[in-house]
Amino acid sequence: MGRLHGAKGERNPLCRPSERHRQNANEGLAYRALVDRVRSQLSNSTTRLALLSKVNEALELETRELAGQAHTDPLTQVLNREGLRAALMEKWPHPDASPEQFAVVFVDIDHLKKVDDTHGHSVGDKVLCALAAAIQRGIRASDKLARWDGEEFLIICPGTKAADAHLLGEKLREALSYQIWPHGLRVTASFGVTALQPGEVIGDAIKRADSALDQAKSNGRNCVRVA
Ligand SMILES: Nc1nc2c(ncn2[C@@H]2O[C@H](COP(=O)(O)OP(=O)(O)OP(=O)(O)O)[C@@H](O)[C@H]2O)c(=O)[nH]1
Repeated sequence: MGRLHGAKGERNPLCRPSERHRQNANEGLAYRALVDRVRSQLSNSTTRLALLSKVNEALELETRELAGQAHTDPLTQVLNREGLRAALMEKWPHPDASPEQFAVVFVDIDHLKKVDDTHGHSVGDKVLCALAAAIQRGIRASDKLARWDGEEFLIICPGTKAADAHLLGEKLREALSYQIWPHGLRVTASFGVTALQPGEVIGDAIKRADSALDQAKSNGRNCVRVA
């Protein structure tokens, strides 16, 4: 069998026309095989890249969802304490430094125990959800609402003075009286309001709002008290 190529694979100028034709055909086949191989590798790696980018997207989504879940109260879907802490840290990264003026409003459902005992825990849960939704509708987007504890919610209102937070408390209290509650219940809440004083940290204002809430409860409930 005559050789088509020299030692280095070069075309042999001495081969006959029929041999050259076979040589060309072989080269064409080899070239097509090479193109097919590269194309297939390219398409595989493109598929792999697309797949990796989809996996990355899914992981990022899951991470965001998990972070969201860690910051959200599963019942009412408002922030939990950790979510509030994270939101405040984002707004005011140095908790020991006095941040800008803001107000704190504590909201506590009146007699939720009676609702639970009379109508069942699931109705109590619905009341909590309806209250959280009503408050969320009544506050600004820049305000932060969190479920603080059981039947107690906390609102942080940036750039708000005590007098304005008092008005907000009254507006929310009134809104609850128009709310349609599960089982036709009549539900009220008590409010404790304060504003950050110069030199105070957030925790000081939260404690004072809590004691204002105690006053609202001891004054007969369904009212707003400012400290
Ligand atoms: N359904 C339901 N009830 C809850 C939840 N968290 C706390 N509670 C109930 O809320 C009630 C709070 O009781 P109390 O602290 O006596 O307050 P209250 O009955 O609302 O009375 P006042 O706050 O004094 O007006 C308890 O019975 C808790 O079990 C919850 O997630 N779901």
